[in-house]
Amino acid sequence: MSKLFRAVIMGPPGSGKGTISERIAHNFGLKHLSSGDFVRENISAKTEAGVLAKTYIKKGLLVPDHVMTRLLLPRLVEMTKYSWLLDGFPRTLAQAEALNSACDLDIAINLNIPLETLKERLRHRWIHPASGRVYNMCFNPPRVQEIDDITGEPLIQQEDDRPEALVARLRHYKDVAKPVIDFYKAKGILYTYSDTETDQIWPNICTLLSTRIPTIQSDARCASTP
Ligand SMILES: Nc1ccn([C@@H]2O[C@H](COP(=O)(O)OP(=O)(O)OP(=O)(O)O)[C@@H](O)[C@H]2O)c(=O)n1
Ligand SMILES: Nc1nc2c(ncn2[C@@H]2O[C@H](COP(=O)(O)OP(=O)(O)O)[C@@H](O)[C@H]2O)c(=O)[nH]1
Repeated sequence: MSKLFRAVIMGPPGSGKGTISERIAHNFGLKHLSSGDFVRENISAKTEAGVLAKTYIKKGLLVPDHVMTRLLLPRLVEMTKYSWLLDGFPRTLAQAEALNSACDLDIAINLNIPLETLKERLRHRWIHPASGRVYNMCFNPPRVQEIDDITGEPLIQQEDDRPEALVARLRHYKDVAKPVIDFYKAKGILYTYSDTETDQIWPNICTLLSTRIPTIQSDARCASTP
């Protein structure tokens, strides 16, 4: 069996983590593990960690490290046979350290996108709340305006995607992400990508992964559309 591959993807809200993760999962056959989706599933299933997490999210706060870790690490244990890409976790140094004790990462992808670009993207972000599917009215619009392509259900815009809320979210992101970025830099596994367009970043990530996941050969996989 080929070696399993483990990666995390980091970046501020709107930096394209979800979009790029979908492309990586599709092109390289990794499991895309979204911590936001895990949180939402636990909230719906009313697990102990989910009930606790909800009290923080309702107030617009980050879920505390011990709750996030309790929620995430058991899911990774279920994934020991698979290669995966973790999106949205770790957000803090404590989460990065907990993950480090649970498994060895091959790479950490860090998306560095200008503030104006983030604001513009999130202004146009619409999501399907039940599945977490993400659209952008300019970049990847749904077939029918404000309607999910798969279920036909209505799309919504998140309160905290408003430009006024975004500045505070970004400031907070920078503060907590800096030590995580330094942690992965010190381990020699950090790959940072800076651009205003996902389609410019994607071929570079694809090239990196093609050299690191030897079972995948074709350059054709690096096309922008999944
Ligand atoms: N490591 C994490 C991951 C998620 N969350 C909580 O779960 C919510 C949903 O996570 P996600 O879908 O990643 O949402 P956003 O913060 O909206 O992320 P982004 O805009 O970057 O996609 C977050 O707002 C946060 O309250 C958290 O506290 N810690
Ligand atoms: N205009 C534009 N929008 C993009 C680009 N890449 C992603 N998006 C959109 O920007 C928003 C944020 O992307 P998302 O993947 O949700 O970012 P995340 O918050 O980091 O997970 C979504 O509405 C995407 O469809 C891009 O290169 N250009």
